[in-house]
Amino acid sequence: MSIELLRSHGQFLSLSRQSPALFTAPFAFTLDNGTEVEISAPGIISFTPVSPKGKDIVLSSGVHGNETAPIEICDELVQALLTETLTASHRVLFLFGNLPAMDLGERFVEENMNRLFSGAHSSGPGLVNQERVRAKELELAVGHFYRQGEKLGQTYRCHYDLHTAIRGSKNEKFAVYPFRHGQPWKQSQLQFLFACGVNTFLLSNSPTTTFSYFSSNEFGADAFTVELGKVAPFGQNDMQRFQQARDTLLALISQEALSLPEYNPDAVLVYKINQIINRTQEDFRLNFADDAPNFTDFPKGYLLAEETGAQYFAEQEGEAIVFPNAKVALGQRALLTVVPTSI
Ligand SMILES: O=C(O)CCC(=O)N[C@@H](CCC(=O)O)C(=O)O
Ligand SMILES: [Zn+2]
Repeated sequence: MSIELLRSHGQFLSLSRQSPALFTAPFAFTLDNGTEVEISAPGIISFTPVSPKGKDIVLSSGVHGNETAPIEICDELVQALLTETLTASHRVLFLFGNLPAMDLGERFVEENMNRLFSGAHSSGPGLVNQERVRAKELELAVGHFYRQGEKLGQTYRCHYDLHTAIRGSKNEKFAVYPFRHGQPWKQSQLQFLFACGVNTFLLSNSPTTTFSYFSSNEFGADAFTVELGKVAPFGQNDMQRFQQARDTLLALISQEALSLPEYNPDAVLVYKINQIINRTQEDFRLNFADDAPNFTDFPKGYLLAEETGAQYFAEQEGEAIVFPNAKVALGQRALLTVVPTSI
């Protein structure tokens, strides 16, 4: 691998996608500013400054291959760090999740990677496809990064798993706060994400096999699935709409102490998950328009979805839909319903 090529152009993501064989053996090198760069596999790169200032930050993107805007943001940040136009104050690990799915412009190749964490990759049929192998590799990379940080005396862990949604959304930017097993929801995290442009939060009420729940549950990280907008092909995102998120992530990495706008609870919407509706039959169908945006709400008693043997109704007045997808694999989540709450 020509380290000079990486340092001069910063093309880590494109090399990872085009020539993954370059990165099959882990390697490390040091930038002129003293930052240690570690590459453990294609699409997995970390930066450790000379005197890291306490935060161990994980930024993942492309866990779904067609959710391109977050990939483009992270690619730009990695390029800036490699070419030293940006210097990290904190340790940061970038994970570009599903590289083959990015090449196809698809959500996944064989299986939804964001249902394969917390060991789900190895259950059932085991490591039978590249998504399962990769989910395990990503878990190991997160564990290695946080454990190394602990040895360096790092005191704080966070993980923002960056996505874009399939549908439009009444609240364009929103985040899923993974189940915290009774620990308090952190207002400081809502404040940080609000600075990224996220004004809507879904509080999870149960463990899941998503990436953000994995880092939260196994490493005590402040972790979120962050939906920054709507899916679009590479090069077709209106990056203006992502500017606030990009600038805030850049500040998180580079500023020793981040100064955030004051938290205004009146400016955020908080929902709790009311129903998790799984598709169990081939004939599962949703009873609302294909283009109904996320957070469309329905009257109590409205039939939201049905399949042989089951009908699913809005249980509360104003119950709203999130992530509806009738085409998920059997047994997987086809719809979340949410109702307003507060923290
Ligand atoms: O828009 C959609 O239907 C899916 C967008 C997406 O990928 N969302 C994540 C949310 C994960 C979570 O609940 O934390 C997913 O479905 O994996
Ligand atoms: Zn996604």
